[in-house]
Amino acid sequence: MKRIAIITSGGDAPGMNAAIRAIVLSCHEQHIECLGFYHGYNGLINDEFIFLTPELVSPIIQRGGTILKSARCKEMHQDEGVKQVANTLTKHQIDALIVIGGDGSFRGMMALQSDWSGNLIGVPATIDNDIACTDKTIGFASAVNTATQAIDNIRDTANAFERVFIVEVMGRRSGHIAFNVGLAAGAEAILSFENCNLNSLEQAKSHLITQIQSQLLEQHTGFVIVLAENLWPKGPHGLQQTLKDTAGIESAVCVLGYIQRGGSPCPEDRILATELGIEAVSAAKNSTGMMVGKVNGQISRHCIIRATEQNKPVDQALHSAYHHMSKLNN
Ligand SMILES: Nc1ncnc2c1ncn2[C@@H]1O[C@H](COP(=O)(O)OP(=O)(O)OP(=O)(O)O)[C@@H](O)[C@H]1O
Ligand SMILES: O=P(O)(O)OC[C@H]1O[C@](O)(CO)[C@@H](O)[C@@H]1O
Repeated sequence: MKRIAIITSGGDAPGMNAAIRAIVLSCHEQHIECLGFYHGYNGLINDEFIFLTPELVSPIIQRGGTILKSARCKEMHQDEGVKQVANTLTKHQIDALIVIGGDGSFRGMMALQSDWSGNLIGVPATIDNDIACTDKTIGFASAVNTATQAIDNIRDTANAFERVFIVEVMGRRSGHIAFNVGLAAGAEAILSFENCNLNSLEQAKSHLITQIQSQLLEQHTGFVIVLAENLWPKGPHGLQQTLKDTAGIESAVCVLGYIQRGGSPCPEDRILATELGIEAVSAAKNSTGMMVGKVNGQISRHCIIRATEQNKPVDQALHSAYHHMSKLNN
């Protein structure tokens, strides 16, 4: 293997730079050239790249975001876009493409199989942690740390005002962030896809109102609800209105939003990104259609189709701990 290409694609995640660094340094040691294409698949379509050198990547392990930039690329959903990407890879005599991103980015990568014969390797990086075959994705631990710290701050003002707060966290359509952050921040309630759906909204609402009324009355503290994005009709403001209309409960809304994607990666993400970056280079030499992951402490390779098709549920232990704590709070 002489040349690899790297892209970062989809939502950026803390630790993407650490993964780029590990890949480039591993390649350098093995005399493999690295081309970094900018803006996800757009850079491959527009032939926009940089030669990645050890000097360039050595100091980036602690930096959030991605030096290669990231993007979503609608052209990849069309055959023409896929062909353009394949042409660029062929033109530069690339032997393997390493995609650092989420499951959507991996689907895009697999679409290339019909037009390009190089090796395709995925490195899972998304704050959502919604990819199977790895216990954690790069960026998830940092996002959980950031959101937990933010809720710790909200907690102070919530307690001071004895106020109800609805804090919306990211996760697209999965509750890994909501459950981990909710538990770590001692949230009084967690509302996510795993414990609430369209059919059980009424039940969730009544339970929440009872909980809020008894706690505010008896304990004189704040009440923090962690709400998964895309769950409640009309979002956190919809829930705020529901609480007011149904029970006269006033609340404040805080959408943590993109704060969760930014910032320096925590040590856990830097280490995971480094381990997975090294493994990705090794996998790129002799395999294709694989994703690297870490399962039960072991670095491993998995069929990327399996990883993207499989659902990754929130750990049962987190559900149990939350239910246990909810009972103790009431
Ligand atoms: N089915 C698909 N076929 C071809 N390309 C795809 C497909 N799904 C996604 N892609 C490409 O991958 C890009 C990133 O996908 P997506 O927006 O789903 O983010 P992601 O990689 O899942 O990351 P995150 O969930 O963290 O934002 C898309 O903009 C598109 O270019
Ligand atoms: O940056 P965009 O396109 O607004 O995407 C936001 C989405 O990306 C993520 O941050 C990562 O997938 C999700 O949690 C969120 O729903």
